[in-house]
Amino acid sequence: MTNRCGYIAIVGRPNVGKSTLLNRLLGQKLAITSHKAQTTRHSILGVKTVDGGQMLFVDTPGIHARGGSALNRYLNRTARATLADVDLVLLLLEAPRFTSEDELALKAVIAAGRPTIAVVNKIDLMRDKTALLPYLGALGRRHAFADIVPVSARRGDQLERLEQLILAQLPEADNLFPDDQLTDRSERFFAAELLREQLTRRYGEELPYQTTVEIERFEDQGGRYLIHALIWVERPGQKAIIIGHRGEALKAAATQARHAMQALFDRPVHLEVWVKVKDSWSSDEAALASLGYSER
Ligand SMILES: Nc1nc2c(ncn2[C@@H]2O[C@H](COP(=O)(O)OP(=O)(O)OP(=O)(O)O)[C@@H](O)[C@H]2O)c(=O)[nH]1
Repeated sequence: MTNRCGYIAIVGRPNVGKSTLLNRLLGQKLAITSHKAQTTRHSILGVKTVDGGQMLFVDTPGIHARGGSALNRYLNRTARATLADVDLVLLLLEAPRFTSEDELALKAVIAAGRPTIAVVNKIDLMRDKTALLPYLGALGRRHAFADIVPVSARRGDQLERLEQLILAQLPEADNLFPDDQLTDRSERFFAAELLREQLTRRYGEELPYQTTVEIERFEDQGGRYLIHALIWVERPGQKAIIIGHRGEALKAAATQARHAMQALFDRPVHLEVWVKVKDSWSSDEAALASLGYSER
């Protein structure tokens, strides 16, 4: 039987469901390893091993960065270089819309010139399924996609079919990773992401995009993880919002993040979180480093 293995980038405008799709495709049981893969061309977010091969989902730098113009981000150079270098692109769209941002994402995809599957997400929201056909037809006229697949990332509809279509587009090759490896990102990276996810959910637009999460300490203490996280904001007012009245807001966010970490790492987690204000001068990387992360 042929084995296939290759790199896949997921692109699409904000909020179209990229993270949901990636999480669904990778499944819930993320057994994270912190070992960096040796010879990969890309920064890998997720590895999915199936009968018949391995799908390597890669990060597309610039495409998820917050802030700035979304339109420019699609066209930035790093993102373009990544797209041009993968084996397959998934262009995520949301039925039945096609916005100007979708148009830009499509342009970036066409410029990259790689085989592309159009994945039409959120079909569960469409009451009138007959409206889907003309939408898919119109998409087919916009570009010669390798396939066009309607899915619901949230409900998992049609994802098995999507997986088969993805695999069929990948080159014949041996698997690059051991079958049980799911990512080359560190647990530290995921700890920061899970906390940032809680902040985004809780504070939404109130949260300035300059807010960053740093993991300053990550220790395995005999099966339990001790994690110290710093949330960096730009102004004291933002610190007050994040902390909330008597610290309730931050406590709630940290508790949720800790539960998510425990589920992901499959072990108890002790999480401590501090919020720190950095002056505008310290947005300069060098200055930030010289500040040190130990004082609080
Ligand atoms: N109804 C429905 N909602 C979905 C589906 N897929 C994703 N969503 C929702 O759409 C919203 C955005 O999903 P994300 O996965 O965060 O989208 P994203 O493209 O990663 O967003 P950015 O990080 O902003 O680029 C979330 O509220 C999801 O729950 C779907 O198939 N059906």
